[in-house]
Amino acid sequence: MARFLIVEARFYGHLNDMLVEGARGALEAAGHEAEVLTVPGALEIPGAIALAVEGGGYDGFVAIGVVIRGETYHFEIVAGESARAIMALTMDGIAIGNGILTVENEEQALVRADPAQKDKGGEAAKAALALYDLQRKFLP
Ligand SMILES: Nc1c(NC[C@H](O)[C@H](O)[C@H](O)CO)[nH]c(=O)[nH]c1=O
Ligand SMILES: CC(=O)[C@@H](O)COP(=O)(O)O
Repeated sequence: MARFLIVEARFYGHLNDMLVEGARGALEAAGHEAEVLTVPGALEIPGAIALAVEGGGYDGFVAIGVVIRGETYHFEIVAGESARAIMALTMDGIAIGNGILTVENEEQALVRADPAQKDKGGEAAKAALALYDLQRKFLP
């Protein structure tokens, strides 16, 4: 059994609850342990994961958040920089699934967060599991 950390940005709580439910469900269905750590927004997720890696004790991570376009360029910063930093951690060999939704409106987010519909939280957890399996294959 492996130990995964779900790092969720609590910016849109009700949407995150669904994403976390999907992620936790996928990890537990695969026989693994899931813990949840909360940060304020998507921009804090990569830093939190980097700190948790430094601290040790986790085999993989699932980034959970929702970024909804507003009126300004802030959307591009939050969506782009969080994805870029998560990808940088992935390229360092850390098993991370990116479940940060980047959407135009809440309606799009709901369909994607709902475990009974697009289940993007579960999908991100499965991506983390796939990378964890690859770590064990190539770095036994
Ligand atoms: N607008 C959204 C944010 N913005 C907040 C940033 O992520 C960050 O917490 C702040 O800039 C302080 O560093 N975060 C989201 O998760 N979703 C958004 O739509
Ligand atoms: C991430 C966003 O775009 C949003 O929360 C910020 O909204 P605004 O651009 O209207 O300040």
